[in-house]
Parts: sequence; structure tokens; C-alpha cells
Amino acid sequence: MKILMIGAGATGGYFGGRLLESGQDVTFLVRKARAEALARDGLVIRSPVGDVTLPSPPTVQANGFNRPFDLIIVSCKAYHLAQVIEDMAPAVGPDTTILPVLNGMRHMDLLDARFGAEHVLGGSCFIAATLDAQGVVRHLGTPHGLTYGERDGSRSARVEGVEQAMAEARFDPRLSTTVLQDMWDKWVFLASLAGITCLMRAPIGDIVAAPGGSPAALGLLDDCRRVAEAHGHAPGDTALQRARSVLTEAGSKLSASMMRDLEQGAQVEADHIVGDMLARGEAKGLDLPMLRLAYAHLKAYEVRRAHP
Ligand SMILES: NC(=O)C1=CN([C@@H]2O[C@H](COP(=O)(O)OP(=O)(O)OC[C@H]3O[C@@H](n4cnc5c(N)ncnc54)[C@H](OP(=O)(O)O)[C@@H]3O)[C@@H](O)[C@H]2O)C=CC1
Ligand SMILES: CC(C)(CO)C(=O)C(=O)O
Repeated sequence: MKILMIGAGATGGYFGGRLLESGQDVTFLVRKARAEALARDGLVIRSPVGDVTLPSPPTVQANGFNRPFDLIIVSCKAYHLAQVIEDMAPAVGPDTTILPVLNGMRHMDLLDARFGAEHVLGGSCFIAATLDAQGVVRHLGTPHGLTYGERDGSRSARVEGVEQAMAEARFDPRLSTTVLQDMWDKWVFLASLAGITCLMRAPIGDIVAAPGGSPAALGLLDDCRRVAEAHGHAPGDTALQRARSVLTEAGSKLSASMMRDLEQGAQVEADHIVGDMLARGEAKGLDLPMLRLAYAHLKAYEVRRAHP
């Protein structure tokens, strides 16, 4: 299976690197600076699960394709997706499967509109990772899951092909027959985690130690839950209970990747992860005070960041 990984950042570098390490035919679509760094230093992953350095990983740049790929895994940030869609288009043929692992849901509409929903699987990943200033992919914990599946829940030949391709890689792949619900569950949790850790500039354990911290986190989770419910994707009891306990765990060092980006002064996926959740809820007539606050805060950060 010829696999194209879009981006060799935190998630793309990690999952693409693990696939390459396991002997899969992986090429990274990268921009010039990353292509040069990968050619010079190799793809380096530092992880509690096992370090690896992959010298000269195969890369391609936009306009460099000479044939379609079988599987394209999309792992860019949402604010780069419009350009990525144009750049990857020549790699999409009639039999290409596209597997996005972005957080949120709106990217699905954009990919469907450009390539046709029949090409696009559902997917998401569960990892805390970052690309450091030296271009090293740093895996910050031990979870490293990647969930994927047909959106209608079927077990098609193509998802079984993906299952086979991922079988030997050093991460936890999961073929799901409920992938849309899984994506909503993750989004509800992540929008709450990102919203609260960015608002408070603190990991969960510190928020929980502050007066009013846990109720604020749970209030945000409840806003997100109501949006999912209004769209027919209410989290089940297990997912909700798990989200509640993770968001209120004393001593937890957990924060969202968005908070890491924000603390580095980087661009954040405010519209995609928090704004879109709010917009979908308001379109259903919901009053969502905590989500509104979390979104206003991220937009204020963006305004401030735009000042010279
Ligand atoms: N990091 C994490 O822990 C987690 C992230 N996620 C989600 O995964 C998605 C990806 O996040 P993450 O991996 O952290 O992001 P990163 O910014 O680390 O990586 C994205 C990569 O995409 C590359 N890219 C952007 N545009 C293009 C283009 N036109 N052509 C080629 N490459 C391009 C960037 O390359 P360049 O170097 O050129 O800018 C960058 O290296 C997000 O939606 C995020 O929310 C989900 C779970 C955990
Ligand atoms: C929920 C979490 C931490 C794990 O995948 C994540 O998606 C993120 O930080 O962006």
C-alpha cells in the first residue's frame, strides 16, 4: 500500500514514522524547510515507547507527484487545510482513500466537498506529541492510538487494507465501526480540555486545585455535550464519565496540544475546535456560556497575536 502522510509534524511525524519503521511504503508531503531538515537529520522520534531515527525518509513536495497514492493520511493543522487540499489533489486518484486525523469535524466537510465523501474515512488520533525547535518529534506520554473506519460503520475491503498496513506499527491502531460517534466523543472532550486549559493557562491538576476550577471544566464539558446531543451524537455514559474524570483529576499534568501552541505564541485551531462547536450549538438555538467565553478568549489571543 503506497501511503502519503500529509505533514511530518507532531502527529504526522509520529504515526508516519512508526509506519515507516515497520516497513510500510510511506512518503511525507512536506514543505521546503521540513524537506531539507528531514534529508539532513532524518526523522527523529523520542518516545517513552521507544526512540527511533529514520535516515532520509521519503519526501515529496507539492507538484512533485507522478501517480496517485492508495492511502493519504492528513495530519496538518486545520488552518493549513485549504492549502493542503490543493497540494494533495494530484495524489488523489479514483481508488485513493483519505484518512484525516485532525481534531474537530469541520475538516470532513472540506475534504468531502473537494474529493467526494466516498474517498474519506473517519479518523482521529490519541496522543500528546510536539515537534521541538530541532525538528524532533517528541511523544509526551505513552498513549498513541489511531482510530479509523468507514463512516457508515461497514467493514470494507479498504479499511481491512488499512488494518493490515498498520498491524505491525508501534502504535495502537483501531478499526472502528462507530467512527463518527468516536470523533464526536473526542471532539467534546478535546474542545473542553483545550478550552479550559487555554483559559486557565494551566494543566488539569492545577485547574482542579483552584477554587471553582472543576465546576468550570465540567460546565464547559456540559456545553459541548449539549451540542453533540443536539446533533444526534450525545456521548454515551462511558465516554462522558471518562471525560468528567479526566477533566477533574487531581494532580493531572494533562493539557491540550492547543495550550502548548498558545504558550509558544503559535497559531491555534480556535475556529476549528472551539468556534465550530459553538457555531453548531448556536445553530440549534442553545445557550452556551462557557463555550462562548472559551472562544472569545481564543479570539482575543489571536487579535493580540496579530499586533506587531
Ligand atoms: N499534537 C498533538 O498532540 C495532537 C494533535 N492533534 C491534531 O492533529 C492535527 C495536527 O496537529 P499536529 O501534528 O500537532 O500539528 P503540527 O503543526 O505539529 O504538524 C502539522 C504539519 O503540517 C505541515 N503542513 C502544513 N501545511 C502543509 C502543506 N501545504 N504541505 C505539507 N505540509 C504541510 C506543517 O509543516 P511546516 O513544518 O512546513 O509548517 C506541520 O509540520 C491537528 O488538528 C491537531 O489538533 C490530535 C491529537 C494530538
Ligand atoms: C485529547 C488530546 C490530548 C489527545 O489526543 C488531543 O487531541 C490534543 O491535545 O490535541
